[in-house]
Amino acid sequence: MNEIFTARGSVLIAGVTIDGSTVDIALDETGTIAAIGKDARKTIDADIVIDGSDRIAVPGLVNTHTHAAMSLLRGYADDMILQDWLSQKIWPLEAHLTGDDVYAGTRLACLEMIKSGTVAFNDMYFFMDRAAAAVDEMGMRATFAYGFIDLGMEEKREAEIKATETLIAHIKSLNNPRIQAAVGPHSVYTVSPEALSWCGDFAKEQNIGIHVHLSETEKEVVDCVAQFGKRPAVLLDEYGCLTPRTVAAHCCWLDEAECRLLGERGVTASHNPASNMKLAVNRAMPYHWLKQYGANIALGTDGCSSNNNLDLMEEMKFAALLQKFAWNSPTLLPANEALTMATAAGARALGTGPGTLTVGAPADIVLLDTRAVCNTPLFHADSNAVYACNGSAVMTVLCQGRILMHEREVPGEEEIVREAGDAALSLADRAEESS
Ligand SMILES: C[C@H]1O[C@@H](n2cnc3c(O)ncnc32)[C@H](O)[C@@H]1O
Ligand SMILES: [Zn+2]
Repeated sequence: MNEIFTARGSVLIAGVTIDGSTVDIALDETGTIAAIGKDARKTIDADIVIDGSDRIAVPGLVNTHTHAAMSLLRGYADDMILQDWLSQKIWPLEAHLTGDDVYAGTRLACLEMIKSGTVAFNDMYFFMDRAAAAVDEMGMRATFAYGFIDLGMEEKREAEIKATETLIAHIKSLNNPRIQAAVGPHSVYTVSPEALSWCGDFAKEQNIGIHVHLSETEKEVVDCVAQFGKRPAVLLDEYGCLTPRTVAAHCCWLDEAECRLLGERGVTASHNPASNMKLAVNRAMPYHWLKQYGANIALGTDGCSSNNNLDLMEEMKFAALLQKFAWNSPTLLPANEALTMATAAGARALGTGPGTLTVGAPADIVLLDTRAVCNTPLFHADSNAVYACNGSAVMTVLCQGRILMHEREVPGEEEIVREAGDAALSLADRAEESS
Protein backbone atom coordinates (compact mmCIF):
# COMPACT_ATOMS: atom_id res chain seq x y z
CA MET A 1 0.00 0.00 0.00
CA ASN A 2 1.20 3.52 -0.80
CA GLU A 3 2.67 4.89 2.45
CA ILE A 4 0.75 8.13 1.95
CA PHE A 5 -2.30 6.29 3.37
CA THR A 6 -0.63 5.23 6.60
CA ALA A 7 1.57 8.26 7.29
CA ARG A 8 0.22 10.62 9.96
CA GLY A 9 1.03 14.25 10.69
CA SER A 10 0.85 17.61 8.98
CA VAL A 11 0.10 17.76 5.25
CA LEU A 12 1.09 20.28 2.59
CA ILE A 13 -0.85 20.48 -0.65
CA ALA A 14 1.68 22.36 -2.74
CA GLY A 15 0.86 24.62 -5.65
CA VAL A 16 -2.82 23.83 -6.05
CA THR A 17 -5.41 25.97 -7.82
CA ILE A 18 -8.21 27.60 -5.84
CA ASP A 19 -10.49 30.14 -7.55
CA GLY A 20 -7.98 30.57 -10.38
CA SER A 21 -4.95 31.27 -8.12
CA THR A 22 -2.07 28.91 -7.37
CA VAL A 23 -1.59 28.51 -3.61
CA ASP A 24 -0.43 26.09 -0.94
CA ILE A 25 -2.78 24.57 1.62
CA ALA A 26 -1.20 23.65 4.95
CA LEU A 27 -2.98 21.18 7.24
CA ASP A 28 -2.00 20.69 10.86
CA GLU A 29 -1.78 17.36 12.72
CA THR A 30 -5.40 17.64 13.91
CA GLY A 31 -6.67 17.69 10.32
CA THR A 32 -7.52 21.39 10.30
CA ILE A 33 -6.66 23.87 7.55
CA ALA A 34 -3.86 25.93 9.15
CA ALA A 35 -2.94 28.23 6.26
CA ILE A 36 -3.83 28.93 2.65
CA GLY A 37 -1.72 31.15 0.41
CA LYS A 38 1.38 31.52 -1.69
CA ASP A 39 3.68 30.99 1.32
CA ALA A 40 1.57 28.59 3.36
CA ARG A 41 4.33 25.96 3.03
CA LYS A 42 6.48 28.08 5.36
CA THR A 43 3.96 27.73 8.21
CA ILE A 44 4.48 23.98 8.74
CA ASP A 45 7.21 21.37 8.58
CA ALA A 46 5.10 18.99 6.52
CA ASP A 47 5.18 15.25 7.18
CA ILE A 48 3.33 14.56 3.92
CA VAL A 49 3.51 16.59 0.71
CA ILE A 50 0.90 16.30 -2.03
CA ASP A 51 1.76 17.80 -5.39
CA GLY A 52 -1.13 20.12 -6.26
CA SER A 53 0.00 21.04 -9.76
CA ASP A 54 -2.66 20.19 -12.36
CA ARG A 55 -5.21 20.07 -9.55
CA ILE A 56 -8.13 22.28 -8.48
CA ALA A 57 -9.05 22.13 -4.79
CA VAL A 58 -12.71 22.20 -3.79
CA PRO A 59 -14.37 21.42 -0.45
CA GLY A 60 -15.32 17.78 0.16
CA LEU A 61 -18.84 17.00 -1.01
CA VAL A 62 -21.65 16.13 1.43
CA ASN A 63 -24.43 13.71 0.47
CA THR A 64 -27.42 14.71 2.65
CA HIS A 65 -29.73 11.81 1.82
CA THR A 66 -28.82 8.22 1.14
CA HIS A 67 -29.35 4.64 2.25
CA ALA A 68 -25.71 3.60 1.84
CA ALA A 69 -26.07 -0.18 2.10
CA MET A 70 -28.64 -0.12 -0.70
CA SER A 71 -25.52 -0.25 -2.86
CA LEU A 72 -26.22 -4.02 -2.64
CA LEU A 73 -29.58 -3.42 -4.35
CA ARG A 74 -28.14 -1.55 -7.35
CA GLY A 75 -30.08 -2.67 -10.41
CA TYR A 76 -32.21 -5.11 -8.41
CA ALA A 77 -35.54 -3.43 -9.25
CA ASP A 78 -35.80 -0.60 -11.75
CA ASP A 79 -38.45 1.23 -13.75
CA MET A 80 -41.31 0.93 -11.26
CA ILE A 81 -43.56 3.39 -9.44
CA LEU A 82 -42.46 4.21 -5.91
CA GLN A 83 -45.15 2.39 -3.88
CA ASP A 84 -44.87 -0.81 -5.96
CA TRP A 85 -41.09 -0.60 -5.97
CA LEU A 86 -40.97 -0.37 -2.16
CA SER A 87 -43.74 -2.81 -1.27
CA GLN A 88 -43.21 -5.48 -3.97
CA LYS A 89 -39.43 -5.52 -4.39
CA ILE A 90 -37.40 -3.50 -1.88
CA TRP A 91 -39.05 -4.23 1.47
CA PRO A 92 -39.35 -8.00 0.80
CA LEU A 93 -35.63 -8.12 0.01
CA GLU A 94 -34.69 -5.91 2.96
CA ALA A 95 -36.51 -8.36 5.26
CA HIS A 96 -33.55 -10.71 4.65
CA LEU A 97 -30.79 -8.17 5.36
CA THR A 98 -28.18 -8.98 7.98
CA GLY A 99 -25.69 -6.80 9.78
CA ASP A 100 -22.92 -8.34 7.66
CA ASP A 101 -24.77 -7.27 4.50
CA VAL A 102 -25.06 -3.71 5.76
CA TYR A 103 -21.37 -3.64 6.64
CA ALA A 104 -20.38 -4.89 3.17
CA GLY A 105 -22.86 -2.60 1.40
CA THR A 106 -21.82 0.46 3.37
CA ARG A 107 -18.14 -0.19 2.63
CA LEU A 108 -19.00 -0.37 -1.08
CA ALA A 109 -21.01 2.85 -0.77
CA CYS A 110 -18.12 4.59 1.01
CA LEU A 111 -15.72 3.46 -1.70
CA GLU A 112 -18.04 4.81 -4.39
CA MET A 113 -18.56 8.11 -2.58
CA ILE A 114 -14.87 8.61 -1.91
CA LYS A 115 -14.11 7.92 -5.57
CA SER A 116 -16.52 10.69 -6.55
CA GLY A 117 -15.43 13.30 -3.99
CA THR A 118 -17.89 12.81 -1.13
CA VAL A 119 -16.48 12.99 2.41
CA ALA A 120 -19.69 12.95 4.49
CA PHE A 121 -23.18 11.56 4.22
CA ASN A 122 -26.54 11.39 5.93
CA ASP A 123 -27.67 7.77 6.13
CA MET A 124 -31.05 6.19 6.97
CA TYR A 125 -31.19 2.42 7.07
CA PHE A 126 -30.99 -0.67 9.30
CA PHE A 127 -28.16 -2.40 11.27
CA MET A 128 -26.60 1.03 11.57
CA ASP A 129 -24.05 -0.04 14.16
CA ARG A 130 -22.44 -2.05 11.35
CA ALA A 131 -22.73 0.88 8.94
CA ALA A 132 -20.95 3.05 11.50
CA ALA A 133 -18.13 0.51 11.81
CA ALA A 134 -17.71 0.57 8.02
CA VAL A 135 -17.59 4.37 7.90
CA ASP A 136 -15.10 4.57 10.73
CA GLU A 137 -12.76 2.19 8.88
CA MET A 138 -13.16 4.05 5.59
CA GLY A 139 -12.32 7.39 7.27
CA MET A 140 -15.42 9.29 6.19
CA ARG A 141 -17.98 11.24 8.21
CA ALA A 142 -21.61 10.15 8.51
CA THR A 143 -24.80 10.72 10.44
CA PHE A 144 -26.81 7.54 11.06
CA ALA A 145 -30.55 7.24 11.56
CA TYR A 146 -32.38 3.97 12.06
CA GLY A 147 -35.21 3.91 9.50
CA PHE A 148 -38.23 4.08 11.83
CA ILE A 149 -41.32 2.47 10.21
CA ASP A 150 -44.27 1.44 12.43
CA LEU A 151 -47.10 1.41 9.85
CA GLY A 152 -49.50 2.42 12.65
CA MET A 153 -48.94 -0.82 14.62
CA GLU A 154 -48.36 -0.35 18.34
CA GLU A 155 -46.22 -3.46 18.75
CA LYS A 156 -44.01 -2.42 15.87
CA ARG A 157 -43.78 1.10 17.31
CA GLU A 158 -42.33 -0.25 20.56
CA ALA A 159 -39.72 -2.23 18.61
CA GLU A 160 -38.79 0.80 16.47
CA ILE A 161 -38.44 2.99 19.55
CA LYS A 162 -36.11 0.42 21.10
CA ALA A 163 -34.05 0.15 17.89
CA THR A 164 -33.73 3.94 17.71
CA GLU A 165 -32.73 4.27 21.37
CA THR A 166 -30.19 1.46 21.04
CA LEU A 167 -28.58 2.97 17.96
CA ILE A 168 -28.30 6.44 19.45
CA ALA A 169 -26.80 5.11 22.68
CA HIS A 170 -24.31 3.09 20.61
CA ILE A 171 -23.28 6.02 18.39
CA LYS A 172 -22.88 8.29 21.40
CA SER A 173 -20.74 5.64 23.11
CA LEU A 174 -18.33 5.65 20.16
CA ASN A 175 -17.46 9.27 20.99
CA ASN A 176 -16.15 9.67 17.47
CA PRO A 177 -16.49 13.21 16.06
CA ARG A 178 -16.80 11.82 12.53
CA ILE A 179 -19.82 9.69 13.45
CA GLN A 180 -23.13 11.22 14.54
CA ALA A 181 -26.66 9.98 15.20
CA ALA A 182 -30.09 11.23 14.13
CA VAL A 183 -33.67 10.07 14.61
CA GLY A 184 -35.10 8.66 11.37
CA PRO A 185 -38.90 8.67 11.02
CA HIS A 186 -39.18 7.31 7.49
CA SER A 187 -42.15 9.44 6.32
CA VAL A 188 -45.68 10.53 7.20
CA TYR A 189 -47.08 7.53 5.29
CA THR A 190 -45.11 4.89 7.21
CA VAL A 191 -44.92 6.45 10.71
CA SER A 192 -47.95 7.01 12.96
CA PRO A 193 -48.62 10.41 14.57
CA GLU A 194 -47.84 8.89 18.00
CA ALA A 195 -44.46 7.77 16.70
CA LEU A 196 -43.75 11.09 14.94
CA SER A 197 -44.44 12.80 18.24
CA TRP A 198 -42.03 10.43 20.02
CA CYS A 199 -39.38 11.07 17.34
CA GLY A 200 -39.68 14.87 17.69
CA ASP A 201 -39.46 14.68 21.49
CA PHE A 202 -36.58 12.19 21.48
CA ALA A 203 -34.50 14.19 19.01
CA LYS A 204 -34.97 17.27 21.20
CA GLU A 205 -34.12 15.37 24.38
CA GLN A 206 -30.99 13.85 22.83
CA ASN A 207 -30.02 17.12 21.10
CA ILE A 208 -29.66 15.43 17.72
CA GLY A 209 -31.05 15.83 14.21
CA ILE A 210 -33.97 14.25 12.37
CA HIS A 211 -33.79 12.59 8.94
CA VAL A 212 -37.13 12.14 7.16
CA HIS A 213 -38.58 11.65 3.66
CA LEU A 214 -40.96 14.52 2.92
CA SER A 215 -43.47 15.09 0.12
CA GLU A 216 -41.79 12.81 -2.36
CA THR A 217 -44.99 12.01 -4.30
CA GLU A 218 -48.35 13.62 -4.91
CA LYS A 219 -49.98 10.50 -3.42
CA GLU A 220 -48.16 11.14 -0.13
CA VAL A 221 -49.69 14.64 0.03
CA VAL A 222 -53.19 13.61 -1.07
CA ASP A 223 -53.31 10.69 1.38
CA CYS A 224 -51.95 12.84 4.22
CA VAL A 225 -54.57 15.53 3.66
CA ALA A 226 -57.32 12.88 3.43
CA GLN A 227 -56.20 11.14 6.63
CA PHE A 228 -55.07 14.04 8.82
CA GLY A 229 -56.60 17.13 7.22
CA LYS A 230 -53.21 18.76 6.74
CA ARG A 231 -50.23 18.60 4.43
CA PRO A 232 -47.11 16.54 5.34
CA ALA A 233 -44.83 19.41 6.37
CA VAL A 234 -47.53 20.86 8.61
CA LEU A 235 -48.06 17.44 10.19
CA LEU A 236 -44.34 16.99 10.85
CA ASP A 237 -44.21 20.46 12.37
CA GLU A 238 -47.10 19.68 14.68
CA TYR A 239 -45.07 16.82 16.14
CA GLY A 240 -41.84 18.77 16.56
CA CYS A 241 -40.07 17.14 13.62
CA LEU A 242 -39.10 20.35 11.77
CA THR A 243 -36.02 21.79 13.44
CA PRO A 244 -32.76 23.46 12.33
CA ARG A 245 -31.27 19.97 12.53
CA THR A 246 -33.90 18.28 10.38
CA VAL A 247 -32.96 17.05 6.92
CA ALA A 248 -36.10 16.55 4.83
CA ALA A 249 -35.39 14.49 1.73
CA HIS A 250 -37.09 15.16 -1.61
CA CYS A 251 -39.58 17.99 -0.79
CA CYS A 252 -40.94 17.69 -4.35
CA TRP A 253 -44.60 18.41 -3.65
CA LEU A 254 -44.26 21.18 -1.04
CA ASP A 255 -46.58 24.13 -1.61
CA GLU A 256 -45.41 27.71 -1.06
CA ALA A 257 -46.68 27.86 2.54
CA GLU A 258 -44.79 24.66 3.41
CA CYS A 259 -41.61 26.14 1.89
CA ARG A 260 -42.07 29.18 4.11
CA LEU A 261 -42.52 26.86 7.09
CA LEU A 262 -39.28 25.00 6.30
CA GLY A 263 -37.50 28.35 6.00
CA GLU A 264 -38.90 29.56 9.33
CA ARG A 265 -37.87 26.35 11.10
CA GLY A 266 -34.37 26.41 9.53
CA VAL A 267 -34.86 22.96 7.98
CA THR A 268 -32.54 21.52 5.33
CA ALA A 269 -34.30 20.40 2.15
CA SER A 270 -32.27 17.65 0.49
CA HIS A 271 -32.79 17.68 -3.28
CA ASN A 272 -32.48 14.23 -4.90
CA PRO A 273 -33.07 14.91 -8.59
CA ALA A 274 -31.88 11.61 -10.12
CA SER A 275 -34.07 9.51 -7.82
CA ASN A 276 -37.04 11.85 -8.38
CA MET A 277 -36.71 11.59 -12.15
CA LYS A 278 -36.19 7.82 -12.11
CA LEU A 279 -39.24 7.24 -9.91
CA ALA A 280 -41.13 9.85 -11.98
CA VAL A 281 -42.47 11.70 -8.97
CA ASN A 282 -43.64 14.23 -11.50
CA ARG A 283 -42.67 17.48 -9.79
CA ALA A 284 -39.31 19.04 -9.03
CA MET A 285 -38.56 20.38 -5.55
CA PRO A 286 -39.57 24.08 -5.59
CA TYR A 287 -36.03 25.42 -5.26
CA HIS A 288 -37.10 29.01 -5.92
CA TRP A 289 -39.57 29.09 -2.97
CA LEU A 290 -37.23 27.28 -0.59
CA LYS A 291 -34.50 29.76 -1.48
CA GLN A 292 -36.85 32.73 -1.18
CA TYR A 293 -37.91 31.66 2.33
CA GLY A 294 -34.39 30.89 3.54
CA ALA A 295 -34.42 27.11 3.88
CA ASN A 296 -31.01 25.43 3.72
CA ILE A 297 -30.99 23.61 0.36
CA ALA A 298 -28.59 20.69 0.00
CA LEU A 299 -28.10 17.72 -2.28
CA GLY A 300 -28.51 13.96 -1.97
CA THR A 301 -28.34 10.88 -4.17
CA ASP A 302 -30.91 8.72 -2.34
CA GLY A 303 -30.08 5.01 -2.36
CA CYS A 304 -28.42 3.02 -5.11
CA SER A 305 -31.66 1.34 -6.05
CA SER A 306 -33.31 4.57 -7.19
CA ASN A 307 -30.33 6.48 -8.63
CA ASN A 308 -28.35 4.05 -9.32
CA ASN A 309 -25.05 5.47 -8.12
CA LEU A 310 -23.72 7.72 -5.36
CA ASP A 311 -21.88 10.23 -7.56
CA LEU A 312 -22.68 13.68 -6.14
CA MET A 313 -20.73 15.35 -8.96
CA GLU A 314 -23.34 13.95 -11.35
CA GLU A 315 -26.12 14.92 -8.98
CA MET A 316 -25.07 18.60 -9.15
CA LYS A 317 -25.69 18.54 -12.88
CA PHE A 318 -29.02 16.73 -12.51
CA ALA A 319 -30.10 19.34 -9.95
CA ALA A 320 -29.16 22.30 -12.11
CA LEU A 321 -30.78 20.82 -15.21
CA LEU A 322 -33.95 19.53 -13.56
CA GLN A 323 -34.67 22.87 -11.88
CA LYS A 324 -34.21 24.79 -15.11
CA PHE A 325 -36.38 22.38 -17.06
CA ALA A 326 -39.15 21.91 -14.51
CA TRP A 327 -39.57 25.57 -13.63
CA ASN A 328 -38.90 26.84 -17.16
CA SER A 329 -36.02 29.09 -16.14
CA PRO A 330 -32.48 28.77 -17.56
CA THR A 331 -31.18 31.13 -14.85
CA LEU A 332 -32.43 28.99 -11.96
CA LEU A 333 -29.80 27.06 -9.92
CA PRO A 334 -26.56 28.20 -11.62
CA ALA A 335 -23.36 26.18 -11.26
CA ASN A 336 -22.00 28.06 -8.23
CA GLU A 337 -25.25 27.41 -6.33
CA ALA A 338 -25.15 23.70 -7.23
CA LEU A 339 -21.63 23.54 -5.79
CA THR A 340 -22.76 25.33 -2.63
CA MET A 341 -25.61 22.84 -2.23
CA ALA A 342 -23.15 19.94 -2.48
CA THR A 343 -20.62 21.47 -0.07
CA ALA A 344 -21.41 24.32 2.36
CA ALA A 345 -25.16 23.63 2.59
CA GLY A 346 -24.53 19.94 3.17
CA ALA A 347 -21.88 20.64 5.80
CA ARG A 348 -24.30 23.01 7.56
CA ALA A 349 -27.00 20.34 7.49
CA LEU A 350 -24.78 17.73 9.16
CA GLY A 351 -22.79 20.16 11.33
CA THR A 352 -19.47 19.07 9.86
CA GLY A 353 -17.94 22.56 9.57
CA PRO A 354 -18.32 25.44 7.14
CA GLY A 355 -17.88 23.26 4.05
CA THR A 356 -15.45 25.81 2.60
CA LEU A 357 -11.69 25.96 2.07
CA THR A 358 -10.92 28.43 4.84
CA VAL A 359 -8.39 28.62 7.66
CA GLY A 360 -9.73 26.84 10.75
CA ALA A 361 -12.07 24.59 8.75
CA PRO A 362 -11.75 20.80 8.89
CA ALA A 363 -9.46 19.63 6.09
CA ASP A 364 -12.18 17.96 3.99
CA ILE A 365 -10.65 18.56 0.57
CA VAL A 366 -11.08 17.19 -2.93
CA LEU A 367 -8.56 17.63 -5.74
CA LEU A 368 -9.91 17.61 -9.29
CA ASP A 369 -7.80 16.89 -12.37
CA THR A 370 -7.32 20.03 -14.50
CA ARG A 371 -5.97 17.86 -17.34
CA ALA A 372 -9.12 15.76 -17.62
CA VAL A 373 -11.08 16.11 -20.84
CA CYS A 374 -14.03 17.54 -18.86
CA ASN A 375 -11.76 20.33 -17.57
CA THR A 376 -10.49 21.30 -21.02
CA PRO A 377 -10.74 24.18 -21.72
CA LEU A 378 -10.92 25.61 -18.24
CA PHE A 379 -12.81 28.89 -18.63
CA HIS A 380 -14.89 28.47 -15.46
CA ALA A 381 -13.96 25.81 -12.90
CA ASP A 382 -17.44 25.78 -11.29
CA SER A 383 -19.08 25.33 -14.68
CA ASN A 384 -16.85 22.38 -15.57
CA ALA A 385 -17.30 20.76 -12.14
CA VAL A 386 -21.10 20.93 -12.38
CA TYR A 387 -21.90 20.62 -16.08
CA ALA A 388 -18.96 18.77 -17.66
CA CYS A 389 -17.30 16.49 -15.10
CA ASN A 390 -18.44 13.56 -13.02
CA GLY A 391 -16.76 11.75 -10.17
CA SER A 392 -14.02 10.38 -12.40
CA ALA A 393 -12.33 13.82 -12.37
CA VAL A 394 -11.70 13.41 -8.62
CA MET A 395 -8.05 12.46 -8.02
CA THR A 396 -7.42 12.91 -4.28
CA VAL A 397 -9.76 13.06 -1.28
CA LEU A 398 -8.94 14.09 2.29
CA CYS A 399 -11.27 13.94 5.28
CA GLN A 400 -10.15 15.62 8.49
CA GLY A 401 -6.69 15.75 6.94
CA ARG A 402 -6.52 11.99 6.38
CA ILE A 403 -5.89 10.90 2.80
CA LEU A 404 -8.71 8.54 1.75
CA MET A 405 -7.88 8.45 -1.96
CA HIS A 406 -4.75 9.52 -3.82
CA GLU A 407 -4.31 9.49 -7.59
CA ARG A 408 -7.60 7.50 -7.62
CA GLU A 409 -6.22 4.72 -5.41
CA VAL A 410 -8.30 3.74 -2.37
CA PRO A 411 -6.73 1.10 -0.11
CA GLY A 412 -8.62 -2.22 -0.13
CA GLU A 413 -10.74 -1.45 -3.18
CA GLU A 414 -10.65 -4.95 -4.72
CA GLU A 415 -11.63 -6.71 -1.51
CA ILE A 416 -14.46 -4.24 -0.79
CA VAL A 417 -15.94 -4.76 -4.26
CA ARG A 418 -15.59 -8.55 -4.11
CA GLU A 419 -17.18 -8.87 -0.66
CA ALA A 420 -20.09 -6.56 -1.56
CA GLY A 421 -20.74 -8.44 -4.80
CA ASP A 422 -20.85 -11.73 -2.88
CA ALA A 423 -23.13 -10.25 -0.18
CA ALA A 424 -25.57 -8.91 -2.78
CA LEU A 425 -25.86 -12.28 -4.56
CA SER A 426 -26.32 -14.16 -1.30
CA LEU A 427 -29.01 -11.67 -0.17
CA ALA A 428 -30.93 -12.03 -3.42
CA ASP A 429 -30.63 -15.86 -3.18
CA ARG A 430 -32.04 -15.90 0.36
CA ALA A 431 -34.96 -13.71 -0.70
CA GLU A 432 -35.60 -15.89 -3.74
CA GLU A 433 -35.57 -19.11 -1.67
CA SER A 434 -38.16 -17.78 0.75
CA SER A 435 -40.55 -16.48 -1.91
C1 LIG B 1 -35.07 3.37 5.13
C2 LIG B 1 -36.09 2.82 4.18
O1 LIG B 1 -36.31 3.77 3.14
C3 LIG B 1 -36.44 3.07 1.93
N1 LIG B 1 -36.27 3.96 0.79
C4 LIG B 1 -35.24 4.02 -0.06
N2 LIG B 1 -35.46 4.97 -1.00
C5 LIG B 1 -36.65 5.51 -0.71
C6 LIG B 1 -37.42 6.51 -1.31
O2 LIG B 1 -37.03 7.17 -2.40
N3 LIG B 1 -38.60 6.83 -0.77
C7 LIG B 1 -39.04 6.18 0.32
N4 LIG B 1 -38.35 5.20 0.93
C8 LIG B 1 -37.17 4.87 0.41
C9 LIG B 1 -35.43 1.98 2.05
O3 LIG B 1 -35.62 0.96 1.12
C10 LIG B 1 -35.65 1.54 3.48
O4 LIG B 1 -36.69 0.61 3.57
ZN1 LIG C 1 -34.59 7.89 0.51
